[in-house]
Amino acid sequence: MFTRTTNQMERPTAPLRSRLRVLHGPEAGLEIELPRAGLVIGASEASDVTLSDPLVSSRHCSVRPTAGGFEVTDLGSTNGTSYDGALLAKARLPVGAVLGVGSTLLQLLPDEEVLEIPPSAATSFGNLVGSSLAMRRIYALLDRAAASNASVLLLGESGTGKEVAARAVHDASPRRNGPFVIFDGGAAAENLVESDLFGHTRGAFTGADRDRLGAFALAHGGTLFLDEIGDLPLRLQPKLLRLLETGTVQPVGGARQQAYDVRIIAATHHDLRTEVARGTFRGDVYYRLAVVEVHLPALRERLDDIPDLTRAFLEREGVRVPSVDALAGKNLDRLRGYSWPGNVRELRNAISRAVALGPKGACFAEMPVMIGSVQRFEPEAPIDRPFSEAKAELVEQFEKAYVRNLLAKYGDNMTEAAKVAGLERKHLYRILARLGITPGRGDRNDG
Ligand SMILES: Nc1ncnc2c1ncn2[C@@H]1O[C@H](COP(=O)(O)OP(=O)(O)OP(=O)(O)O)[C@@H](O)[C@H]1O
Repeated sequence: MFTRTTNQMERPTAPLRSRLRVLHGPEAGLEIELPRAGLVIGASEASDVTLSDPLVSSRHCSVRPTAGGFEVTDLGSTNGTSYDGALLAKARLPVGAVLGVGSTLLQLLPDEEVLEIPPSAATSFGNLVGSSLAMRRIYALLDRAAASNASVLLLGESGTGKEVAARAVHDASPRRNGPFVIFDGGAAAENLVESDLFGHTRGAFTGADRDRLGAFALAHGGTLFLDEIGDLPLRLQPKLLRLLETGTVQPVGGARQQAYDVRIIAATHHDLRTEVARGTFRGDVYYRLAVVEVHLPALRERLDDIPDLTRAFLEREGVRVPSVDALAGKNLDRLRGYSWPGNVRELRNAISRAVALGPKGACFAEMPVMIGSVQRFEPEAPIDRPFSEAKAELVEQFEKAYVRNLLAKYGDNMTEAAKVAGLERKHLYRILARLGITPGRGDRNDG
């Protein structure tokens, strides 16, 4: 796990020290500290930063940190200095901006501060459960972030608890009585994203027959959770940047900027830094969102949390577990031995399934825990026979399989078997007779 906060958290506008990172070009990967006085970039050895890109002029441009961003000046270069697809002579650029110098891309970054926050002593935070060191570090950071208004960026694979973490931050924040609005950047159709997020005015487009508030307006006084922010179309990112910088938004078709008081928490399973380097996500938006950046580790990296999580999920299903020690046994060993590609969501589903399929009132050790790829039931459905005939045959196959499993487990106690199947004993015997199955002898007519 790594957590990172930029010094924007304490000083929202003025990075004290800054860096340049080469995202693309012969020097890709190089990071250069940017002094307060700024520096000159060019191909000549006399420049402060020497780039070997043949499209870079000997003294190409200068960069100087300012309050809130950077001042960039083109020094009469042959191929120009660009930002956002446009050539610039002199401009103030925001933190995170990606600058084009010849064919080289440079990102302007604030210095990172790694905050040493001691791990929390708690074993949960909101609905997040787990007492591993990694999770306790996260609880401490989220708790600290909750008290502020800083934007939080939650990173991690699908199912690692990003949405649960976002809600926990909201619930622990002074905004807890305000709304918690979820906007799923991956779910909305691209042409509707803009109006879903920013709202629209009546007549803004065909079908807009009344004013509509967007997610930002709905979150006024509370928290907006931007899920799957990595899927937000590039075209809308400048509008999001304006909102993050000024707190104002212009609804689609609206003439005026409207101000809202919204705290932003964003999440993605994408690697946003790579997306910035590729140009598919704007660096300035990333830096505004990632004032506090929290990486939620995959479950396979914290298998020690499995007993706590298992207990929490069993209890949510109504199964009482007096202590985690009561879970010890083969089932728990299997859960610990698996790699959980679907993370905590997959574990939660495995536990729900075990409770649903286990005998009523069973303890964990007696439950059928199935992990890994659960076989999907995909019956064959040939159309060479009439529908009712084909269906009857399939139903009979299912009945035989069900009854066989039932008798394998409870065949010596037909009262119990009927109870588990939710059937009258007489009814169960009738089914067995129809299928040609004798209890204790298995299937006579195994067709
Ligand atoms: N640490 C945790 N403690 C308890 N439950 C958790 C934890 N992490 C995840 N969960 C459970 O897993 C489910 C999935 O979590 P969540 O939706 O927050 O994941 P996500 O990272 O946002 O996934 P996605 O990227 O697919 O949206 C939740 O419903 C929750 O029940």
